[in-house]
Amino acid sequence: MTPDQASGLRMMNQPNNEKVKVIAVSGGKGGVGKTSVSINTAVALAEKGKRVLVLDADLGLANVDVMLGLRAERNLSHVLSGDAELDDVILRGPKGIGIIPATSGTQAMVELTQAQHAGLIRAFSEMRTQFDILIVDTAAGISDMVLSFSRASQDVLIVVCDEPTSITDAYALIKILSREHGVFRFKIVANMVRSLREGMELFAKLSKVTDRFLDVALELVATVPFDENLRKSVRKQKLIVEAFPKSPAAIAYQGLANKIMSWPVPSQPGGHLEFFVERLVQRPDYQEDKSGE
Ligand SMILES: Nc1ncnc2c1ncn2[C@@H]1O[C@H](COP(=O)(O)OP(=O)(O)OP(=O)(O)O)[C@@H](O)[C@H]1O
Repeated sequence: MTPDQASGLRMMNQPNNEKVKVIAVSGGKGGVGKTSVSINTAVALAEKGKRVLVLDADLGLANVDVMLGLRAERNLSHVLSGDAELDDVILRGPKGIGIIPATSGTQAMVELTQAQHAGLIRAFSEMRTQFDILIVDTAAGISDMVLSFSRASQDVLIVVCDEPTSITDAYALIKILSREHGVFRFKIVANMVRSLREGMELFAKLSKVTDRFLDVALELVATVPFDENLRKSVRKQKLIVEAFPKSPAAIAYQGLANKIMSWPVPSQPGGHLEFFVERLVQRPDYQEDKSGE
């Protein structure tokens, strides 16, 4: 570990009452509703008084800022290159949620230089006093970035919908996270379902296959109905929780926000944020360094 990295980690290890929860939203398959879940739940949490930061790690598409009609001049890559402070790239969304646009620069996170790693650690360490919850909206697929964001998070939400490829892709993601990355607990969001029953059936389909082949624990944490108002609100570049707060999907996002608030607060000082950043920037050479400590 370089002196810069060590000082970044020391900053994070200072006593602090802030306990930041870090939640990754993944799904395996594209288009299952990860961004909708991330951003609507973030705003629902903000409405309940939480300070929420969303990391848009859905590379290339920059979904979150497009969905909100925000224009990102700079993104996480500028922070990593030292051309901007994290504070400068954070966009402000509805109800004051913060959004970090992360485009191509983040794609190479595993190949960052040591100085960039140090910058990232320092940047995130500053965030812990400003936010209570970090939601990481990951990309589709099972790229290294999706895996590293998921394994670094405290809770992993997997969004699925009733399509065979959604179940198989979610299964593939759960399999690789459990077998190769030590993640064994998954919180499932059944999205675009026609009824609560359909949501439970979808969960049962996924559980059946994971129970058979994997040693993991799945929990159904939300059933989000298919809701036309979601598309209508996207067209207006508004969020459904704002534009149609009483519609079925909005109520489901609000319910998920309530659940998230009931999940245990991380016990370590600074909450899960420091663990998140440490794991995110971990490379084999750094792991060797740590084992010698
Ligand atoms: N519950 C829902 N009811 C109706 N439409 C939905 C629902 N959830 C998501 N959608 C729609 O599905 C589309 C894909 O949603 P979204 O962009 O959130 O998915 P994603 O998983 O983030 O996609 P990608 O993998 O491309 O980033 C959007 O048009 C969105 O409005």
